Amino acid sequence: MSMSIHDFPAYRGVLEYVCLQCQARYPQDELLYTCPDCGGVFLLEDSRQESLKELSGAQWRERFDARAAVKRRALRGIFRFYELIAPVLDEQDIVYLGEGQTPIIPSSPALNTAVGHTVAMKNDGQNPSASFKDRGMACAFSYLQSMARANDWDQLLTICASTGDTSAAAALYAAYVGAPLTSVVLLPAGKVTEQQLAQPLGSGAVVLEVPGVFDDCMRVVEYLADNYRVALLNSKNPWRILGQESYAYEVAQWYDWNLSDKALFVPIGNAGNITAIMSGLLKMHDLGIITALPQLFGVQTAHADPVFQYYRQPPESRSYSPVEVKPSVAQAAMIGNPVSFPRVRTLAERYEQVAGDGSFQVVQVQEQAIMESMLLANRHGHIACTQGGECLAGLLRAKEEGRIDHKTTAVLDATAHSLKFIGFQDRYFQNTFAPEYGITPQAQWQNRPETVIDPEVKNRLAADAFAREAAQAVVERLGLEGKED
Ligand SMILES: N[C@@H](CCOP(=O)(O)O)C(=O)O
Repeated sequence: MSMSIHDFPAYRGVLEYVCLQCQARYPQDELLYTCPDCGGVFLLEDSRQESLKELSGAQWRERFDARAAVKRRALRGIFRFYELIAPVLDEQDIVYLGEGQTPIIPSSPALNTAVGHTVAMKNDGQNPSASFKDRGMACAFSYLQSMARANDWDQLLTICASTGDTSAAAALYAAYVGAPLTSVVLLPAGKVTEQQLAQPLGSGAVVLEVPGVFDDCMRVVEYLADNYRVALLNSKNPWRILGQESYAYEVAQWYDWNLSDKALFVPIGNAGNITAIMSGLLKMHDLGIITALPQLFGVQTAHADPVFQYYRQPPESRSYSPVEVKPSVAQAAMIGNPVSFPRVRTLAERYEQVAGDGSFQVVQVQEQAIMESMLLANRHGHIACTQGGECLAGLLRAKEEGRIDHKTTAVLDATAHSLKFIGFQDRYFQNTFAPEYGITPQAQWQNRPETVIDPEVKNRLAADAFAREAAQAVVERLGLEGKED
């Protein structure tokens, strides 16, 4: 019987963990995070990927476009691109909570004018736990579910370190999948927003707080993953990377597979997302699905900028050092030693080989610019979080430095929903930032609620009189004119 586009894909690949340091390869049927030989990080590669070239780029594009209409649950989200992501999973193991297929919203003409560039935002805050991490978790949990089924495990503890988005996503997916998977998250005490702390608590995860910053938590979970039987859910886990490649596939599909006139901006924290996006773009290019790679910009705050510091050095003498982080409104990216740095280095080299020098760059932005870029975007109808603001600030910086072609459309990664980071907006409006942030609120961005009528006055008035008096106060405040007869 011939296959229809509505069927679950027949192709099965052979995924292998490939160590980026010593090139050792390991089969996919083990939970591995660091190379047992040399401690390097992994990417997962499909050793049958060449066989995907039996279809032309045009045929793949056609297939993925047709699949957009498919109602099959497992193919509605990131696994629309099944053959490119994890073509070893069975349909029954695929976890789908509505992740992926997030919209790209072109900016209003007013915002384009204010920025001096054509801008669009991909709203990854519209994922189920309100950040891009859900893309990675959908893949990682599908894999874990397949492993638990194949091995008949009766218990598996998942663990992650987090600045707040990863933990929210991990806890949500674990709560959905249920036994044998349970969720434990390690958070830097006091350095996760109220909303993000509420997320894993609400999903029923065990929430453990550690003094210090994210990097301290990461060291603890890396130790646990190396020495105990736990499933690490940070992006060090290469299954997360595969899931997050879907971002690149979706951007390409949104623009009809033509990215020649696009520049993508992505914040860099633990560097998993920029890794995934680069890897996804390279994969599509290798298969002829896209014929031109876009310019790719990583963005880092000056308060946590180890990747920027690496790339600002001359290519022949670059050396990498972790940095000590300072408080940042881009709190999700407040990371001094990104676990995926070696992946970035490897993939950026490949990227530049294909797309030319300068096709991958990292820009550095200031805290003040991040805050005000977020406010600017949101005042024009976006739902950008501080990391989305960081991307817009990155575009402004790239323009100032003459690094971007003015004819491109800048596609900014709005990584999480603005409401997760709304406390930073409050601090800006109320001028309550601690001095270490280095942010001085400017009057033009302020917005505060105004009292219409004193509660005591309201208490003294009958309902009708109150409505008239309050309305009168509104009329005066707004300078309203009455309707003509
Ligand atoms: N910002 C991240 C930091 C961890 O990143 P990951 O992608 O490696 O899990 C978070 O939300 O915790």
